Amino acid sequence: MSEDGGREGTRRARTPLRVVGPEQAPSATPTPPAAPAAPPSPPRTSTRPRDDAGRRHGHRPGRATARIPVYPRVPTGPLRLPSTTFPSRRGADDEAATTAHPLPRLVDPDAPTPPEEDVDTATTAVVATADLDPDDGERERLRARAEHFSPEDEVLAAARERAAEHGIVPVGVGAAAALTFLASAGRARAVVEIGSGAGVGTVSLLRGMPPEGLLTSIDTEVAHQRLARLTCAEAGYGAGRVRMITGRALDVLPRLSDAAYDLVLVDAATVEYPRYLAEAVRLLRPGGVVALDNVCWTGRITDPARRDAVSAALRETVRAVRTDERLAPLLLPVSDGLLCASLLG
Ligand SMILES: C[S@@+](CC[C@H](N)C(=O)[O-])C[C@H]1O[C@@H](n2cnc3c(N)ncnc32)[C@H](O)[C@@H]1O
Repeated sequence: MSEDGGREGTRRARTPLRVVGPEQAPSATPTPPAAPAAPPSPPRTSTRPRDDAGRRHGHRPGRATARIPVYPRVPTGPLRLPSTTFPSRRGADDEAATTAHPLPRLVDPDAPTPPEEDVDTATTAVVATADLDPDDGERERLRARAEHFSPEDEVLAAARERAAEHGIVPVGVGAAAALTFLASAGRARAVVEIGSGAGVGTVSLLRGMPPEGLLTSIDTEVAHQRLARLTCAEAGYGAGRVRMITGRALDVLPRLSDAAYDLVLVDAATVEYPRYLAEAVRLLRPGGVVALDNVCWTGRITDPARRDAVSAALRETVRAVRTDERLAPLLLPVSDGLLCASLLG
């Protein structure tokens, strides 16, 4: 399995894609031949330093007609949390899977702000936790309660089982609740999901969206989108609510309309996260929100010894969100870290 847990999609969409916007009727299959791309909107400017775009996660290449690939089950690491446990979101070959804290720790509000030019130190200040005070245990307990504060139903439980059977790592329980909340609070009518997976994120988003809302979900794997559709159907959402587009996110996203979406969930190839972020910001209308799942990657981005592509992409993403003056950033310490940002203006 790949460095980032076998979640990278390497297969390209074989059907040409057309320019698509949330106002258009959904299609349950790859789209017909392309219309000319919409002219790019003028670039938004920032006076503060920004990072270059980057990338993420992996999945195996496959064909549209291939069987659903079976991956090793995701291991659950030992936990230090006193009262409850969470499934790990890492891939089976991730050596960090054996470490003792599969969840990112809470931010120390008293931590000094590090120099911005030091990416690792800056990132560490965001998610790090070193030397927390004696109330550390209480914070961890709060965190554990928050993770399961909104219990899940059988639909999502069944989707999680299917995800495990097929080696897909769905959004965590706390992140799923946060997505429903964000979609509802923002009355998100037009939503993009990067990484359909088994549909846990898809249904969590749909549950917060108004009835007329349309969710566009992108994944390289037809087999995964089949699972996501099943999860949607079991939750009562028909094809009219979800437009599944099969293809590489970085091929599909440029064909979606500028400033036309209320919410973008990023949960696909980790190494592509910085580029997903740039695309998401382009897609959002003012006030819209981007949510990037797994940004803490179980603590590895705070470990300066980790110099791999996934860790580097995540650090770059966190830094980009923090330093982009167009964005109001928020790191939610749920699941494996849900990094959110709303587009100002
Ligand atoms: C972590 S899973 C998504 C889980 C999903 N959000 C859920 O909650 O069930 C990542 C998904 O991204 C897909 N993927 C990986 N690389 C991709 C890429 N470059 N473009 C689009 N999808 C990709 C994988 O096939 C996989 O289904």
